[in-house]
Amino acid sequence: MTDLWQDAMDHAVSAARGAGQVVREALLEDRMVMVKSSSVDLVTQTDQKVEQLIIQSVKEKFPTHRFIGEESVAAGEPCVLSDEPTWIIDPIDGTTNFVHRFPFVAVSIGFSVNKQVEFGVVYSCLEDKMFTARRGRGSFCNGDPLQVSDQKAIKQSIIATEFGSDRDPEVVDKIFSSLRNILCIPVHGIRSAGTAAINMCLVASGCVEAYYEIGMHVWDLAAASLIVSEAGGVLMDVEGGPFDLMSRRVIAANNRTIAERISGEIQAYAPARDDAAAPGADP
Ligand SMILES: O=P(O)(O)O[C@H]1[C@H](O)[C@@H](O)[C@H](O)[C@H](O)[C@@H]1O
Ligand SMILES: [Mg+2]
Ligand SMILES: [Mg+2]
Repeated sequence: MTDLWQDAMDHAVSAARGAGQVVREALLEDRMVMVKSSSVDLVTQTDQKVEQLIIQSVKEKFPTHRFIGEESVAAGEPCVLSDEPTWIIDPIDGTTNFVHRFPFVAVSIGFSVNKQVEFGVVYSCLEDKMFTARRGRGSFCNGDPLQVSDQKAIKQSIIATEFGSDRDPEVVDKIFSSLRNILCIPVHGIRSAGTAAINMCLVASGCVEAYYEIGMHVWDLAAASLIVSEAGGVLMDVEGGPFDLMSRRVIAANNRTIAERISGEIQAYAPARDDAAAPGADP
């Protein structure tokens, strides 16, 4: 049976590969760093350039499609997840890594229709790993199928998380409280790749059992959420409810038992939703 979105997915893979080349070249040059919401929320000209390159190339081929792009939203574009075909783009996931040459940086392109992710592409540019998933057709890394870990015991698990860019002491206290609870289960270890998308691809690859975070955005999660679920993993809200792409909260795990155990240890809070400012959004 022909796949309605195969053409778009092929385009996403080639756009991500091209973007990755731009990112790699930029790493050899001086990177001018600017800030967004705070002094630790970084952006560079490469983030902006790569996002525009991807959006322009998509517009030429799919002129009616919509976009949610990290840097476009930062520049004032609305962040609306409608039923229309929508490209959800993080041009550089791991900008802080990119600025410091910490070697985990990804280009993330998700594609949704009717608010459901149809395909996801995460290109880990420095590792040259192309993670892909098509809904109902599995997840792959450089063409090889991915499968989450079969580990059932959280005490024999590695858990990934991030510290985000919110330095409000109350939020930091909650982050540390959750981390302390999970570390003391005890688990084998805690890891941070510095990018949500790569952390989630590590879950899909079976290298870590779970990843959780509060505060990242839909562009960090859209592509990788499908890569996790198509590799056999589960997605959950940090309080145990259903995963919501726009809520800025996620647990991605190899199985439900481990996801639920993590949710029981997290001190949850609710940052402003990605669609908070959208017309008709819930307050
Ligand atoms: O802003 P970029 O695209 O680099 O993405 C974010 C990461 O993906 C988060 O997990 C992470 O916690 C950070 O908030 C980081 O900013
Ligand atoms: Mg990101
Ligand atoms: Mg980014």
